Parts: sequence; C-alpha cells; structure tokens
Amino acid sequence: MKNIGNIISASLRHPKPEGATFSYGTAGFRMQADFLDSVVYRVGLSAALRSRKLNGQTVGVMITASHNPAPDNGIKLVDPQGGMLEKSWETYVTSLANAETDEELQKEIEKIVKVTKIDMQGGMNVIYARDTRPSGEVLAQTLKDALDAIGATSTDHGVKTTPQLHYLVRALNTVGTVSPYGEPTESGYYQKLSIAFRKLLKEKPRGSTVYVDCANGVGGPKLRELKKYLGEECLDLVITQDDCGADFVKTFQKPPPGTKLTPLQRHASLDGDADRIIYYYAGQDGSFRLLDGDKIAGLAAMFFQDLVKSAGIDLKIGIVQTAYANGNSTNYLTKTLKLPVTCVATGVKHLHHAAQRYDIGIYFEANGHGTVLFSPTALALLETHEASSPAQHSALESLRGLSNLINQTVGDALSDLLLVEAILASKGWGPSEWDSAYTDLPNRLFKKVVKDQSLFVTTDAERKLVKPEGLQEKIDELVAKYSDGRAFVRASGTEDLVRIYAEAKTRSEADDLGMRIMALVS
Ligand SMILES: CC(=O)N[C@H]1[C@@H](OP(=O)(O)O)O[C@H](CO)[C@@H](O)[C@@H]1O
Ligand SMILES: [Mg+2]
Repeated sequence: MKNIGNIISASLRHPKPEGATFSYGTAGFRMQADFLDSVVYRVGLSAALRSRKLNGQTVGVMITASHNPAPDNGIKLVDPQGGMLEKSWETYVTSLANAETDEELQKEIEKIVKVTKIDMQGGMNVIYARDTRPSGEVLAQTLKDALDAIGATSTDHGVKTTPQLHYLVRALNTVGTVSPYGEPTESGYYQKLSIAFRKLLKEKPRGSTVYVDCANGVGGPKLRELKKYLGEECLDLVITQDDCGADFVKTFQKPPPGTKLTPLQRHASLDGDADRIIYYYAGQDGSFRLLDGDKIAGLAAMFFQDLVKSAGIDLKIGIVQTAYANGNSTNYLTKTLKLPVTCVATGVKHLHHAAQRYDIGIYFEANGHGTVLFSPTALALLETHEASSPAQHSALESLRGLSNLINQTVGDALSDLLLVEAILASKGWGPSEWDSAYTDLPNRLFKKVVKDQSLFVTTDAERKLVKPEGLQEKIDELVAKYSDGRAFVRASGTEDLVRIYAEAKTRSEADDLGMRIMALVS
C-alpha cells in the first residue's frame, strides 16, 4: 500500500494507550475523551478503507457521545446509504483500534485490504462532523490526520446533529441518481423537512406551541435554524437548553428540574446529539405523563395504518421494538391495531435492520430513538398509484409528504418532532388524546456496576440470560410472583455496567420486582 509509510509515521502522534481494549459497542466507540485519540485515528483509517471498498462512495464519521457526560466522547461510522456501518466491518474497525504496535497496525490494515478484497487504486471520500462537546475539535483534527495520511479526500462539516450527518452522507451519494435524497447541505436538510411539513399542514395550520428542551446539546442551535424555515404559522417552538434532556426525563419519569408544566401543554426533550426525542405533559390533574418512544411508535402505527387503508393501497406495516418497550405498548400494537411486532436487541442498528423487512417499518426504542422506513417498493407505489377518489388522493399525498418529512437514514429528533406534530395537527389532537391509546405498565430501569459485565450473556433478543448460570431461573421465579410481571437483565453496550428492567401491574410491584432482581445481580 503506497501510503503505509505516512500512515505509520502519523500514527506515532496518536499512540494507543498500552494494554487498553476498545470495542465497537451499541453506538460505536464511546469513553472518556482523553482515551479516544488513537481510536479516532484508526477509525479515520477504517472509514477511508470502507469508502475504497465501496468504490469511493462517501462514508461518514460522527464524533459524539450522545447523552453521556460532557467529558466523554465517542465515534461511529455511517455507511453510504446513511445507515449504520455494516456489521461485518465492526470487527475490522475493532481490530485496527486494538492493534498494539505500529507493525501490528500495518499488518491489520493489510489484512483488511486482503480479506475484503479492496482494490486500493482509486479515490476515498469521507465526511465528518461532531456535536458541541469541547473535546470534539481536537478529535476532529486527529481524524483529519488519519484521512490525510491514507490519502482520502475529506470534508469537515463542523458541528452537526448525528442525523444531519447521516442525511448528508446519503444525499451526497445519491446526487444525480434516480432517487436523490436531497440537497447535500445543512440548508438542504432544513428545506426538505420544512417543505414537507408545511405541505402536510396545508389545510390545518394552527400555530400551536411546543416547548423543546435541547439538553444543552447540538439540537439547540439546529432546531433554532429549522424554526426559521418552518415559519410560526405552522408551529410555535419554544426552545430551551436544560442540562439533562431525554435520558433524565425517561429514567426519572419527571420533567427537567425547574420546568413547570401547564396542564395539557406539550413538552419535548432531546438528547445531546439530537437523535432521540420524548414528549411529556401534565394531565388535567397536574400529574406527570410521559409520551416516550413507544407512544410515538403507537401514534405513528395508528396513523400509517389509517392512511394506507384510506389510500386503497396494499403495503405491509410492521413495528420493531426492543425488550425495553412497555408491555402495554406491545399489546396495543398487536391486539388493538393487529400489526406485526418484532423484538430485537438494543441499539438502533438492530432495529433499523429489522424494520427494512416491511414496506413501512416503524421502529422506536422506548427511550425515543427511532424513525419510519419506506421500502423502495412502497416509495415506487406511492409515486405511481392513481387515486380513484379525493379521499384516496389526499391519503396518498399525506404518505408522500411523510416519506419526505421523515429522516429515513436514522432516528432524528428534529424530524420525529415534526412527525408527531403533523399527526397531532391532522387529528386535531392534544397530548391527552394521543396518550389515551393505552396506559403504560409501571416500570423501573436500574443500573448496577458489577465486577465483570462480560459475564452477562443473553439470548432471545436480550430477554433471557444464558450466563451467569442459574441467574435466569432465579429471575423467572421472582417474576412469576407479580401480576403482569416482566423483567430482564443485560450488560450495557455503552457503559461498563449491567441494566435491570422490571415492569408489573402496579407501581409498588414494579419497584419491588426491580429491587429484588438488583439484589440478585453482582
Ligand atoms: C436501555 C437504554 O436506554 N439503552 C440505550 C443505550 O444502550 P445500552 O447498550 O443499554 O447502554 O445507549 C444506546 C445508544 O445510545 C441506545 O440505543 C440504547 O437504547
Ligand atoms: Mg443520541
């Protein structure tokens, strides 16, 4: 490989911490920013190799640690169609990140080139962006160092939300094709979303207000920008920057401290890189009500089912959830709406993949990561189907509009916000009508630091433990004692700890079950 000398000499400036082991987890590499330098350098090399493997198509790299504390950072790769890195490549990236010496690094690079049969003659194109974390700037420099050393053409897109980077990657790779995704610029992204939203609300502009807490992250400035394109007659967005965001609201099931809720007023919280959103509001009686990812999935499923029926077309709708989905949300989807639901392992990459099996695949994690995917068949049908009545015409127009409004590359808090608002406007609903579809089973989510999280091995979409031996039997015994009881334990893929989830018919039963399982885990 002709640039190997450059690669190795630049690598000397980014030495790997001795003995450290890195793994490409639920959302790429994520850890304290101080330890990330060598990982970022090697991810840069991987991105370039991946681009070359795919004939020079543009690959994306995002530097973010999402909702993790500010001193953390992380890095993940985006494939040319805007989705997550293909699974088989996670192994290659991991092997580069863990190469102990420079000789080993060289060997690993050569191995990847050989095993994946990369023809190194030709260009490599990589774009990258970061969230607003202070460490992002230096890490972006390291990334550039790697891309220059290997000889890739690269563009620094500065500060972006994670979904904006995914959008840019897909848009760049589809310029001049039969299905261009959109103008490959940040303003192209705002234009695409806002034009679709305004069209969907054409008959029902209503200037209603949503308070959006952007978690002190990159969503704040970007939502402000989007607001300019939307216009206030469609949606009045009040943007705040609290410190805690979606994760806090979901975990503690209360509003960000200091936020006063007026009954029936809609609120939403994003996370640090704006790929996740949850809604909440106070009921008439002042009680706190959460409208999480499961509730968004339910709303979307109901709406798409109605539209597909009204449009008189045959499209298969399905929903993908994880084990963290509330039991009653699954009941609502399967028993009330009678739609198919698949349960997969935690992490957007798994949900996204499973959702691609449907014509309209709706996927959301309970914590608010998610989107809706339209298959190529569905998009073609929407394009060509001739309506035979004004009602069919209007439903088809709405489906077309939604396919443009929704960021189909990855879950996107800004696009999901507009999706929810478009549905509520179309139905003339407030949060309580939306909420009335089903009542959540009370649930608890705990974390516990254990000696070695790798000892916790799961099966059945992470709902059952295979190891440590005997633990699952003990959990089953406990669960059986509670009405509507369900619980599971799994190792986190983003933090060095174990998560424990429990739900049951009453609040006290859910708490009790969760605490008892906590006590079993060590
Ligand atoms: C229970 C939970 O919320 N898990 C989160 C969390 O994964 P863990 O593997 O559980 O750490 O971070 C992931 C990445 O952001 C997100 O996709 C996922 O939903
Ligand atoms: Mg995030």
